[in-house]
Amino acid sequence: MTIRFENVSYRYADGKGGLTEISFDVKTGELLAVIGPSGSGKSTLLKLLAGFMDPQRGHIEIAGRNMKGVAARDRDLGIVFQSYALFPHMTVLENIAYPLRLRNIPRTDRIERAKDALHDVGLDHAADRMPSTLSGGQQQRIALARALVYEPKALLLDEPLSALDASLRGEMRDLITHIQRTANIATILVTHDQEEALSMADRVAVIHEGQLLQLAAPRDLYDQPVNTTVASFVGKANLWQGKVVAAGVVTTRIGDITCNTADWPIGSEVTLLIRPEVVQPLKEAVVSETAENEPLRESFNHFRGDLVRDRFLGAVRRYDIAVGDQIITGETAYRGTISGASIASDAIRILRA
Ligand SMILES: Nc1ncnc2c1ncn2[C@@H]1O[C@H](COP(=O)(O)OP(=O)(O)OP(=O)(O)O)[C@@H](O)[C@H]1O
Repeated sequence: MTIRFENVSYRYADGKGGLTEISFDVKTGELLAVIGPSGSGKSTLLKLLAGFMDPQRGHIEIAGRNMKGVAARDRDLGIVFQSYALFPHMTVLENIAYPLRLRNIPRTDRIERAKDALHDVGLDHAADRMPSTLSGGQQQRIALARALVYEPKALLLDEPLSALDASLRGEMRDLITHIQRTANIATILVTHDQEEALSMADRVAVIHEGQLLQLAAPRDLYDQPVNTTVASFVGKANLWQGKVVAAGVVTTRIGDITCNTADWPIGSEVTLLIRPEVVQPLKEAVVSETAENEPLRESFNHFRGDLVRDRFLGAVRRYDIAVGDQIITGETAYRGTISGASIASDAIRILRA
């Protein structure tokens, strides 16, 4: 294990914010994303790891070494900040070589290694440029090269893409994960952007009010969130309160829903989690045809309702169907008239109420 948090707690002087009993490991070569709403404790976790402050309880290890009392500069961490933090008066190559200079690496050696690092981020041609003459994406690549040039034990990425525009962000996500994998380095990515976390990380830690709610692979986090807080923070979610009234049946405000209740005894108060992409639009033709002819398949739950909101998002359309006072949000590529929603029983997840 390269980064380890063991029962780490930190409380700020006013006794309010901080972190409570946080434990996790990040393996060599693994990328762990830490996500959570504003004020959840992400920066606090980062400051503890980087050595800007020490935990009051528990301990932090990097490459098997207890970090208690170890100064930030001696922690062997490469750090990339949202703001790039490049030195404006140094050329790109001097910027990248700087951590090697601090470590007294001979000049020819450090130029060689800085050039290699520059090559790895695809910017060989920019060696003699000043940072201010480069785009945001290019500056962030330089910051990444500088963070990795001295082969640190671990890499810390603090909101590395927030300052970039959306079109560049996707490209940079791929580049960062590629470089991180090639370097085979334990990495923590702190971000408020859940899509960034899901797409880049091997595992994702969700923190909320200073507590670690769940740590799981992106798909497991999305498909099996431990509670409604995680479900609504990671991706979009329809969350309905209900009660298991029979095997395979949960009663809700808008009637009985069929779903897999296998692990839930009759009488359990539950929350149903229905992701928008599993909500299928009920098309006008299907509704009338079905009403007159064959019954709809039982493995689906069908709701007729009014289309009350419709947003065109390009590849998909996000729509809200009102069924009584319950809103069902769905996503579809279908562009015709929608007169209701249809949800497969096996696409519904059950969470604790
Ligand atoms: N220096 C400080 N003194 C007192 N409380 C603080 C201090 N810094 C942060 N806090 C509190 O600790 C909690 C966690 O803050 P933190 O900055 O770690 O959250 P965050 O998840 O990084 O938020 P954001 O995404 O907005 O940066 C918050 O309640 C915050 O108000």
